[in-house]
Formats: sequence, structure tokens, C-alpha cells
Amino acid sequence: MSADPRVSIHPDSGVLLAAIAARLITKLVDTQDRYGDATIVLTGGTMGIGTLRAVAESPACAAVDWSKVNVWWGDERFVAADSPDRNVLQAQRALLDRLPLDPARVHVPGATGDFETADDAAADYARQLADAAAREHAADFSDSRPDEPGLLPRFDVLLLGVGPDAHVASLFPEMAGIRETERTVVGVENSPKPPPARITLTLPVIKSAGEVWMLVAGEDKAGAVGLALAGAGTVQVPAAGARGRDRTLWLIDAAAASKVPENLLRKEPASA
Ligand SMILES: O=C1O[C@H](COP(=O)(O)O)[C@@H](O)[C@H](O)[C@H]1O
Repeated sequence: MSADPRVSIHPDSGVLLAAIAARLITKLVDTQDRYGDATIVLTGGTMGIGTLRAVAESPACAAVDWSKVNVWWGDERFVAADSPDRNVLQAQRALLDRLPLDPARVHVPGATGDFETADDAAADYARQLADAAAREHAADFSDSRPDEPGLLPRFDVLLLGVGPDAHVASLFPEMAGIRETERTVVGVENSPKPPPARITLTLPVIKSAGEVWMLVAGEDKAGAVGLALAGAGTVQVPAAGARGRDRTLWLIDAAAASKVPENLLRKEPASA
């Protein structure tokens, strides 16, 4: 089961980032109230890193118990650990370095110094996922947690940027990664967007998240957003397939919304 997309449009990218940060902080606080901890899957790119900067700037940032936040990445560029291209490094500089995170809860995809190929790093990240899921399920057989696919931890909110070609994470149109249905993580060796080698969660994993938030700004993304929301095929338009089980929220600015189908544009704001 997955939730149909809801669209929330903000006037420009500055307002959008502030709104996303406010939603995210609220989501993490609410989730910690319910479960004691909260799990977020981060994304790189303009909006992904911009969101982290906006969280860092928010006075409400301290409302979250960051020591009980589990952090994952939806994708990573397979480059040296200290490369400025690393989504992890950018996220650390934008926000994570200044938070009292528990290092055991921060799950970092591998870099070139540690693994020979992107596939090797992907296999390691898949193991990290499976280990976390095993620990989570062993600790909590009982109660209120929703049913989970066997090999995955609970993802409360998974953030995704969208490329002008409609890629999400490092799942690119027409490439092998977007067709993957068995593995949780795959290596990418020939990404059309540099750098060419990457590690990415696959679509079934993205769809296991409770909430998937699509963060998009700019006119160059309008075509991709319009196609995804019009229900294009997932292999051609990966963003069309990214959905959460409970909520799929498109948080976009007016420029990115210019080709959204009329029937999806609501007068009232999307419900929280
Ligand atoms: O390369 C990547 O691109 C996407 C989208 O980035 P954007 O700058 O066009 O917003 C990003 O979500 C992904 O994490 C990243 O590796």
C-alpha cells in the first residue's frame, strides 16, 4: 500500500526551505513522542542540503532529541570520504556536525578508500540496513510499530530531491537501478549526472518508508514534477514511483509547480 501524492506549494525556495524545516522538526518530535526515537533518511542535492541548513537555523531545532535520531542516506556518491561531492560530508557541514547525534545511530554509506567498487559499498550498506532491522525487530516484537518488511528498519520520513531528468536518490531514468526489485541497495557505475559512481537505495526500500517527502524548487524541475504527478511510468520518470506508505508529500515552490496537473492543485494547504 502506498499513499497518493499530496502537493504543497510555497512562493519561492526560501519560504519552501523554512516550511520544510518546520515540518521536519515537528515530524521528528511527534515520532519521538510515539516511539522514543525517530528515523530519517537524508538526501543530497540543492534542496536536501538546503533543508539541513534551514533546520540548523531554526530556533526549534533544539526541540528534537538528536541523540535519539537514526540517520540514513538515500544515496551517496562513491568518491573519497573527504570529497566535497559526498552527500554525507555536505550534510555534516550543513547540520549534523553541530548536533549531539549518537554515532551508533548514524549509518554512513562507504567511500572509495574503504571499498573497491560501488557494488561492494552497496553490499556493505545493505548489511547495515539488515543489521539495524534485526536489532529493531529483536528489541520490539510486541507493539505499536507498523508491520515492516523483514530486512528493513522503520523509516519514519524519507527525503528526496528530484533532478531535472526526474531521478530520485541515484535512481536514473531507464537505468538498471530503477528496475531493481530484489536488492535493497545497488551500486551505480555510469550515472548520467557526475560523479558517475554511486550507491543508492532501491525503489522498494524507498516505498517502505512511512512518509516520503519530495523536495523540489526551480523552473528546471517543472517538467519532471509535472510528469511525475501526472502518473508517468516509473522506469522513465523515477520520481513518479517514490511514495510513502502513509504519506507522499510533494513540497515544492511555485516555479517547480508550473506544470502540475490542475486536479492536484488544492486551494487549501496539504494536511499535516
Ligand atoms: O545527485 C544527486 O541529485 C539529486 C537531486 O539533486 P538537485 O541538486 O537537483 O536537487 C539528489 O537528491 C541526490 O541525493 C544526489 O545524489
